[in-house]
Amino acid sequence: MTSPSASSRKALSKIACNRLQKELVEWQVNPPAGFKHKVTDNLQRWIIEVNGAPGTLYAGETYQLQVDFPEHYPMEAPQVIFVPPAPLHPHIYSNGHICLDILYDSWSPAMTVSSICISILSMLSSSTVKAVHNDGVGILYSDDTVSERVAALDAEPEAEAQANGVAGTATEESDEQRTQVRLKNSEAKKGNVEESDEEGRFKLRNGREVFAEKAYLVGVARKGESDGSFGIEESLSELEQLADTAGLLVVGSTHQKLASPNPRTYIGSGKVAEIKSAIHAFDVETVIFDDELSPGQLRNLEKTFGGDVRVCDRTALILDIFNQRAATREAALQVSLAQMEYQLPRLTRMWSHLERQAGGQVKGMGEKQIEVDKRILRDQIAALKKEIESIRKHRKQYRNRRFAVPVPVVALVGYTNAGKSTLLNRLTGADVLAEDKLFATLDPTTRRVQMKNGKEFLLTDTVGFIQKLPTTLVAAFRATLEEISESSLLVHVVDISHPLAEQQIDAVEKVLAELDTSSIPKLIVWNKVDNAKDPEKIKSEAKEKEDVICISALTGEGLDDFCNAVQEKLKDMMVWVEALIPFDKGELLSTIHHVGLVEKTEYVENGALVRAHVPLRFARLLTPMRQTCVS
Ligand SMILES: Nc1nc2c(ncn2[C@@H]2O[C@H](COP(=O)(O)OP(=O)(O)OP(=O)(O)O)[C@@H](O)[C@H]2O)c(=O)[nH]1
Ligand SMILES: [Mg+2]
Repeated sequence: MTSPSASSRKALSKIACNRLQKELVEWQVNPPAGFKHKVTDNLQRWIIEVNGAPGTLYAGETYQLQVDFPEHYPMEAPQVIFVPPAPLHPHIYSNGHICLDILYDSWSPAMTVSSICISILSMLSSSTVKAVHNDGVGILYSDDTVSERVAALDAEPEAEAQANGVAGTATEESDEQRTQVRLKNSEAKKGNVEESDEEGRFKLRNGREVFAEKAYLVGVARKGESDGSFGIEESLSELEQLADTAGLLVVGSTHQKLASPNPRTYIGSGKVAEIKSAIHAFDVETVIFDDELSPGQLRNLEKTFGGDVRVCDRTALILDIFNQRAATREAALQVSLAQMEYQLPRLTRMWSHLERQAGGQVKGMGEKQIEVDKRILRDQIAALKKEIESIRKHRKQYRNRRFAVPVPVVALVGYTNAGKSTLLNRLTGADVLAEDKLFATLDPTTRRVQMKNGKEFLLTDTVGFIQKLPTTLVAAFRATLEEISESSLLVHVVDISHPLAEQQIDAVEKVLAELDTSSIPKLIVWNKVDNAKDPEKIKSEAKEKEDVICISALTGEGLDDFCNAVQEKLKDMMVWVEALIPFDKGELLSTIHHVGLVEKTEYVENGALVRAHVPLRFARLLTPMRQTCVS
């Protein structure tokens, strides 16, 4: 017996699979309370364990929630099937499974599986389970196996490649056109191609194995734009790192020199044809452009490359990584906002299936639906902005409270992977994730640094920057980036061992200028000196420069110098006070010792007479006592 929905699930599109894959990672990184992710048998079905909520289910029992996806997901809602443990509850179970359609009422394409599951949880705990099917719809059958569907999914591109008979034609004639088609991991793939190819495509992401899509990279160098910024080779190699971080398998890349991009396809028609043959030769599933494409260019390229090939740009890739990595509610909201704003002008593609189904006859049908979707998206964007705003206010209150204790705040900024989190961890014993991946950190973390001389300051780790950083992302992360613009001192961490350190510095300076931070003092830290080709040369260069400190966050070298330099910089921002602190305000005296630089303390009849440099904000607190000062 076959499930009524099995045939439609077979046709689940690549886009849907991609989205599911992303959601899956998001789910694993940030599971809502009460849910435990159990098995992902393939991209089309998730099984999630829910612990029984008292009152509605048997408390303490573990239930499974299975989410099955229809052909046109995310346009159509998934079926949510509830699998109870034995013994069955007589009221709500049928054949051992139930299907809930209660969520269909509020379905919108932008909903994620996590949000569906969260609504189910709240539904279960509020005893509103009403829409239970026991007529067979959505019920699982024993022969509805996973392997069948996996085979069905993979069959299509293979058949197409064979039909075109173009395998292996892409590498020829490519030199002239500055093409660098290369098969990655070619050593491993020689010989036992089929088997090792498939095996090599499972990658570990956030502790889980995910299937890596084959990606092909495309870059454009603008004629006359070799002004010391990132060269096309370097930019593409960074794009490759981004693709790897996103869990893709890069199989080749190409680039072209153009005076100005083609308005229809961004690249020239010869290059389009060349990429097309590479797609067939390497079974490419995703083509990634190094620059932001217009919605029209995206559509035209997808049409030319064929329905199954996904085309995306650097911005979409970065958004994808952020989406996978967002570990807190605030980061997830900010990423969702950036993604929705990016999607809004690009919605057209999602509805093209409506037109295809109708043989292209009812064009208006898809268009109307696009308008509806755009409205839904705009509403969601507005709601998200509201929620982010409330978090922002909350964060601000928290910052204000922090300011009440006048410990200076030092913000670490810098290019992604420069070593900011490693430095924070080293100085504060924090355990912020630091790894050799781009965008390891999305949320600011603040920790107290206690220096050897008893002084302290707060150190904030922030999201890393990158060249060609999407403006939508900078705008969406404004709430987080406020941490930077409200700090007392910026520490710009540079990976000095990186061959493109100079260019990375420029890219960071560009974003900092956008954030209007020119009035905040800055200290530059050359990190990873242990990794530099000639560490001694780097160190002596740093000595000659003002405001540059050379360190290795990994080995701890130079950290004392770093703390001293921070203290010196902070001192520049302090004011000189002489104040008589009454004996009953003893806590003020110890705060002065913590945050300021005390020159002299003298105990007199009615208090302690202190002469010190203190932060301006704190000096204001001392004003009444300064008036009584006898100097
Ligand atoms: N050799 C060497 N490696 C370092 C040093 N500092 C950091 N690293 C390595 O560089 C990689 C990136 O470090 P992170 O601390 O995650 O960098 P980050 O600036 O926080 O990166 P994002 O959060 O992605 O912006 C990790 O693999 C670190 O171990 C250093 O001083 N020397
Ligand atoms: Mg980090």
